[in-house]
Amino acid sequence: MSLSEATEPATKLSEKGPGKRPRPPSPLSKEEKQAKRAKAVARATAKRLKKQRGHIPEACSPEDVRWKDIVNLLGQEVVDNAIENGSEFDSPFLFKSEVELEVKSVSSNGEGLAQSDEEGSKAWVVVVPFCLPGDRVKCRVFKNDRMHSLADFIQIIRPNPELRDDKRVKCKYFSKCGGCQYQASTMLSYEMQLDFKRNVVVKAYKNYSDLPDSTIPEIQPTIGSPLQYGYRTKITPHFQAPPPKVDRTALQAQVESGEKPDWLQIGFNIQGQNKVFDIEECPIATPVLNHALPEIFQNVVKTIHTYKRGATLLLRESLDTSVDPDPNDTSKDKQVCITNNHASVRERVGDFLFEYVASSFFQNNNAILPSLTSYVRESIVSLYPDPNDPSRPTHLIDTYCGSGLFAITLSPDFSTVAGIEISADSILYAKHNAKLNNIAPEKMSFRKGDAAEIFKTVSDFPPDKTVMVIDPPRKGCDDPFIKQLLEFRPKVVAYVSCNVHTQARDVGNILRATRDAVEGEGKKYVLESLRGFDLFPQTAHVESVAILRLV
Ligand SMILES: C[S@@+](CC[C@H](N)C(=O)[O-])C[C@H]1O[C@@H](n2cnc3c(N)ncnc32)[C@H](O)[C@@H]1O
Repeated sequence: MSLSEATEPATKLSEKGPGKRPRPPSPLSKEEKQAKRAKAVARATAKRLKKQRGHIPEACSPEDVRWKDIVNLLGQEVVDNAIENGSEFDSPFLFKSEVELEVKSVSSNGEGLAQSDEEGSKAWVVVVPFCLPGDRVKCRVFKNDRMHSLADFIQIIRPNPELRDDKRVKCKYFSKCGGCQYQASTMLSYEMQLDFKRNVVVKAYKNYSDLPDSTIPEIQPTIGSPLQYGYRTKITPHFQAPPPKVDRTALQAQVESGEKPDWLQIGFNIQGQNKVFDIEECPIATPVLNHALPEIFQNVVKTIHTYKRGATLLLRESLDTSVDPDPNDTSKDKQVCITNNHASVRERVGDFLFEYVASSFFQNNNAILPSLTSYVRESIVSLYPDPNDPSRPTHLIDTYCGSGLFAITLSPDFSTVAGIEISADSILYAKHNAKLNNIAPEKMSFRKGDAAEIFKTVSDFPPDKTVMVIDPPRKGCDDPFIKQLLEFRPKVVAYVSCNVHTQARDVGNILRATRDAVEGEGKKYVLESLRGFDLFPQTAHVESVAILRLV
């Protein structure tokens, strides 16, 4: 039932109802009435515009990414018309109404975009998690927004047999847990997940780079993870503190006897809610972490009476750091689970060893790291296949370097390497990792600071012999960084990103700046290649690698 259908009869009844007195004649003249009406229209328009402005999502945010997919599905003209006539917030669905819809596509965030197939229904999209194109889904609307509603998944009424195979679902919390943003994909064959993610890269460059199609290379197939389950080397389950009215002494007696209070849930958030539910396992986490979960959770139960606030647990898989590392011998490797935020974690990436403090950043899928780092390395080297080519880059700058992942794994191909990173802990470990991997101190230097500060310290790096790796957090690079990169002009830029939308924006800015500046003379950046890596199978995330070259 549409909102207007639901409200119209009520309005008519009250207007025509028995006992309704005729209105006294208005003391206002015709002109005054017109002016009053015009004012009311202006007020309503201002209110609507304020509401609209309040609904404009931040560029590149998940809401903005979803909005672009919604516009694409509805058609720009339909959206423009609705905005023009002010009907873009008039949802055909009541709050909490349960509806059955056809899923038309999947957004880059991994949610199904569904529509009503009823004849004459309003052009409107309902965003539903856990479903796939071609499914008929039942859902409950919980929020109405511009030209779309958000809904909770209830059930699949009619699956699309070509895409859905529920036997593939390995997680018993699937369709409840919000931990994986792209859980719909657990039902897809893995190749199809990779294809979905390639399409996310395609759409990101179309929507956010502002580059002509001719400057964007064919996006290569997404490289899959060797492990599609059991790959996550870090998980962070959480729990809430005891409710305020709980008798702590009674609680202590209860939990010390090993009994878990009913209100205590330790796990992840329910999809779309700020509410934790209990988990016994997480199939995308490594077996070592899953093995450690029961004891860690039991410790929380036994000490829950001591907590004033809720908390987040950290579980990281690590090589046993009580044993001296041997870079060349993996036979004595033993994996353990680390839960102390301040402890050192150790991992192998190909032939290299890395250590870092447990609470700091490190990529969470160890299985795919050798192919990711090799790909970045080979993409750069293959631009200069002749080792004697005098124009071959010799210097490497790793910006946002963390504990040195790219600086160290790419170092065999460069004579001089510098890295910069904002986290003091990560920089300490990057220096330590250079030693751990026997890299000569005069070859490699790391400094703590904002990424843009690197340009102050690399004045001796010849720009036309320098490769710059950029691997920023999700928000991408800031303007001062891009400005200085454009002044420095490294010969090659390898931009690695966990947010392909901000990457597309930044790459677009870099390419356009040099294209507009040279207009026929001088050098400009070109996008040599673009490819996604599936660091997070079963989720909507895709890591994207863009290689840029100054030509
Ligand atoms: C996506 S991680 C990449 C780290 C590293 N490249 C890796 O793969 O292990 C981004 C890193 O940027 C760092 N970071 C965030 N803002 C920064 C800034 N303004 N300048 C330098 N580093 C920053 C974070 O601490 C984090 O280590």
